[in-house]
Amino acid sequence: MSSTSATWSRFKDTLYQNTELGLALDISRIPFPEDFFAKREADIQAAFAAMNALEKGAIANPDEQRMVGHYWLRAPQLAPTDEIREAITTTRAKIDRFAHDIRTGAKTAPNGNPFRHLLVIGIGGSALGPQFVDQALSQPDQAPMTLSFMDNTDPDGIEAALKEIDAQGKVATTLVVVISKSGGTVETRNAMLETAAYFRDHGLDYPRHFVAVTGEGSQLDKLAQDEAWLARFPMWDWVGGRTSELSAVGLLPAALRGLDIHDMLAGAAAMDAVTRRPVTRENPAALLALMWHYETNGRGEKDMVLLPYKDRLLLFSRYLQQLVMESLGKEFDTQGRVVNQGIAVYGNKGSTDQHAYVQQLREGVNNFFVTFIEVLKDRRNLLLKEPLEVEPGVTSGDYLQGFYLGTRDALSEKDRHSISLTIDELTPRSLGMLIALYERAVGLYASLVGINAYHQPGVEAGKKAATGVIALQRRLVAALREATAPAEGQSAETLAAKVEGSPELTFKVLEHLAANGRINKAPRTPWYDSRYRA
Ligand SMILES: O=P(O)(O)OC[C@H]1O[C@](O)(CO)[C@@H](O)[C@@H]1O
Repeated sequence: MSSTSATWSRFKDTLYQNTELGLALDISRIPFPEDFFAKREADIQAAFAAMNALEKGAIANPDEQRMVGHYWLRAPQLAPTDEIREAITTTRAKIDRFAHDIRTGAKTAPNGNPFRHLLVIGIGGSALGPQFVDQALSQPDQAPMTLSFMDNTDPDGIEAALKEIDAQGKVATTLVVVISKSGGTVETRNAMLETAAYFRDHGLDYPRHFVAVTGEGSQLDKLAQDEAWLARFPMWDWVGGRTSELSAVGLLPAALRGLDIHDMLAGAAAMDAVTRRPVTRENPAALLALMWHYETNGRGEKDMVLLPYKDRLLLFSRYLQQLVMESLGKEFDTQGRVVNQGIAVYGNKGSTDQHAYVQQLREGVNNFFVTFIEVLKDRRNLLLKEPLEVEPGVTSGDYLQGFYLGTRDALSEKDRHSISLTIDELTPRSLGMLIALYERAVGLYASLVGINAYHQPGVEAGKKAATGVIALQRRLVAALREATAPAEGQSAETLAAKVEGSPELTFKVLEHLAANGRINKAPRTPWYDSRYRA
């Protein structure tokens, strides 16, 4: 099905458009049958009702006995208690004041110069939102604060970020924002500790450069308090990491960079007002959730491919990957039945992907549906003296749109389904709208398939196992240092038996320690028969 009079007529019949929001949702290339909405109406009404209860402060995350309040962040007047309302508004005011003071130089680095670089340390929901928003909204010359991120415990990554700051000669004027809701995430702690050590090596009083965004009373909060860090901003238990972009997690870095956080909040609030309405055909979040349900059969049978035709939205798919997959990827439904739910999300940007995986999308396994994001306004600035026509009457932006429409048709011809989301332009307001739209679509979809979107029990298993590996390493190093340890070294199997660890994990840990010069290794063939000593 490429563009024909039949597709035009379906386009007109199914189009959602909102002039005030500057947004349109085209679901005409999802071949749902005529009675689809009628059949799903009771379910979506139940989802609206659950969302309504959630917004009123119900315990929407029963496992953790928590309210779910990211919608209040942009409409504090809707928060269920005075205390929450007050917390949101005072934090926003504090962010405004702090960002203003830093940006104007009213608050300086300890050397008396204005802060000129911002390093954000966090992971998952405490990094993806700030990264996504900054890439979408900042200008390459976003003066006066440059920005970098650390979002892992990879020593190479940590060093790369520190070297970049060093290369710019900005260590003494770097402000470090450490973000962790729980305040105990090891990757974040490690990056923070390495950064603090780096500041100390430079003779700098690091607490006067460091700011914490974290839950009150968390390990990070206590540390920041004990060491008298420059500032502390709260994270609340009723905001989930993956829906925290419009809390201090996202607002503080954005404000420090000079992005318009109030427009972002206003965009999200406007989208919330529209998507709160329990009228399916007039609710773009409900339409999205229902399209996902149709495409995946309510069981994640197809993947969601995000194709924004806008370089600045490159990180949208990574941001949505966490939002969608951590929310929907669940073993059990709310009744405790095994359902193994989820929708896999991946993507990058068009038309770059035309030259990468679109080949498979058109001709390979048909196990996905695409969401195209179209931005009507081509550019924010004009660097050239005159707008350029790359061919008579044609601009680069015309080509970008041509590739979007061409790819959509090429996929439709081969029965590859797609949704198109069109926004007038990419601004703080429209970005806030996109964030709010997807947050609600995920919540509604979770209700449709009967799962809790607001917990993430699955991520704990890997964290616990990692702690076990570190404990095994400690036992191994102790065993290697024993006075009775044979001088010629010991095999992984022998050591595993001594420390009561799995031979495979023991072998992997020993190899890592040896590769980093922390123990000695006498190589043997086969590899796993090598001998290790302290
Ligand atoms: O903000 P925190 O507590 O450091 O957590 C970071 C991320 O880790 C997770 O808990 C998953 O491991 C995410 O849900 C969260 O966004």
